Amino acid sequence: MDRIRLIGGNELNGEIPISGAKNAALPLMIASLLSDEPLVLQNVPRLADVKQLERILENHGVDIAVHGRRRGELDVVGQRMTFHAADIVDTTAPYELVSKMRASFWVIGPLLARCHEARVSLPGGCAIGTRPVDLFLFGLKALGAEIDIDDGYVVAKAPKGGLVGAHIVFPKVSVGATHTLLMAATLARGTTIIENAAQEPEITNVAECLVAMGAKISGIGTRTLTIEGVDKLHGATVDVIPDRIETGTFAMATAMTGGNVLLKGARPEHLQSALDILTQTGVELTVEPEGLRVYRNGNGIQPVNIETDPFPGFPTDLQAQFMALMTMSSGTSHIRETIFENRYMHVAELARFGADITVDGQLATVHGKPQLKGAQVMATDLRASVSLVIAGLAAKGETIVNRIYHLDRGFEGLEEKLSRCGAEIERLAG
Ligand SMILES: CC(=O)N[C@H]1[C@@H](OP(=O)(O)OP(=O)(O)OC[C@H]2O[C@@H](n3ccc(=O)[nH]c3=O)[C@H](O)[C@@H]2O)O[C@H](CO)[C@@H](O)[C@@H]1O
Ligand SMILES: C=C(OP(=O)(O)O)C(=O)O
Repeated sequence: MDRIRLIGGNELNGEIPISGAKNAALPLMIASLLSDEPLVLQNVPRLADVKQLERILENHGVDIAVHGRRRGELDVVGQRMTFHAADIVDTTAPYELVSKMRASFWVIGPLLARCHEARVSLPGGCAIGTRPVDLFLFGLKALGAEIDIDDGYVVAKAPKGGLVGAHIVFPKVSVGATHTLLMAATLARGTTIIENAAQEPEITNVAECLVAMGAKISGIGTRTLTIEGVDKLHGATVDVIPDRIETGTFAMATAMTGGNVLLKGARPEHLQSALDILTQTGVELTVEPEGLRVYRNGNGIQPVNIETDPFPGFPTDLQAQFMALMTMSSGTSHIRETIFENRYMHVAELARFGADITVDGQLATVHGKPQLKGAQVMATDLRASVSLVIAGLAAKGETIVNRIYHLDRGFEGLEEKLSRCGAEIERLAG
């Protein structure tokens, strides 16, 4: 199994191109199931999760083509890809494929809307909590679907004539359930209103893609989405938005090591709450025409308290990275994780660097230290893994990060991007 070796202590200086967002690319790819015409996506990141979803979509009969791939050329990150679901040949999404990745479950929405039936294995994904699918089932039932759980599969059938528009009030904000119901409602008969919808920029990216495909959606970017069902969607060409989590991760890495990095193509408005917090830690952020500049001179890192929340709040997907930063702050910071009940698996690993962190339920207390020391660590989920890389970049001496396949799920060209900015980082094969 590949590992990453780092020698910490170097500042980061230079430019990092921000890749297309994993969490937007995946639902956009799934949206291709809604139409028998091609959907062209630009700026799709080269990631293990994208590859895995390609396998799932191909199993349903989607033809996939990659144009203009230029491996290794980081100035041209991302790929232009066509997804053509002329015929859906299979409405089952099997366990072997779906169990590896949470977002693959979301195919249930388009399959049900277009084919009136779907059989989808219960999902996998990062092990950060129980991650039930009750909100999806609640929403799909409201659209008239009959749902059974059989042998680990959700078996869903639309009423005769297809799904029917409904008024859905989610009791809790869910990104995945919002994506799924939004896609399903585009082909339902009549009007669907989704209240307490997630407002993440990735939802907006998907909603705008659906509109480009002929869907009728209003309230995009707000808590209430209204969808007038149409008979058919057509092809479109859509850009994947830049990855706000990758942006925040590199911003925190630069805050940790010191230095001056331009995050090219970043969209600051997609992570304003995290940027506000970073500013409070003592980092200078400047919005430039080409992206976001992050600068920290020799000043210390100020401790700041955060609480994770749905967008526009502080993203849970940046909590581990922020915790890594706080391990070297000049005081005590409190972090409250409110989205996932088991997203502190990096705490024990950060302790191997000498970090002083205690956890009590949702609350983590981080007592900052002037210096971390390199260590052998093991990543347990995607963002936890990258928090260990960040800690290793600033720690004294050698760090080995094991089990890095998690990183390949969500960070395109991580080692290249960091080493171009002066980090001593390499992948050890085997
Ligand atoms: C591929 C992708 O985009 N993944 C993101 C997505 O995950 P995902 O879509 O899985 O996250 P959700 O927003 O659905 O989860 C939020 C909370 O709702 C709960 N819940 C969700 C669905 C449900 O049916 N019942 C239920 O109780 C979850 O367990 C969790 O506690 O949003 C999360 C929250 O921003 C991010 O951390 C993930 O990176
Ligand atoms: C939790 C994540 O992914 P997933 O929902 O696919 O597990 C993530 O992107 O941080």
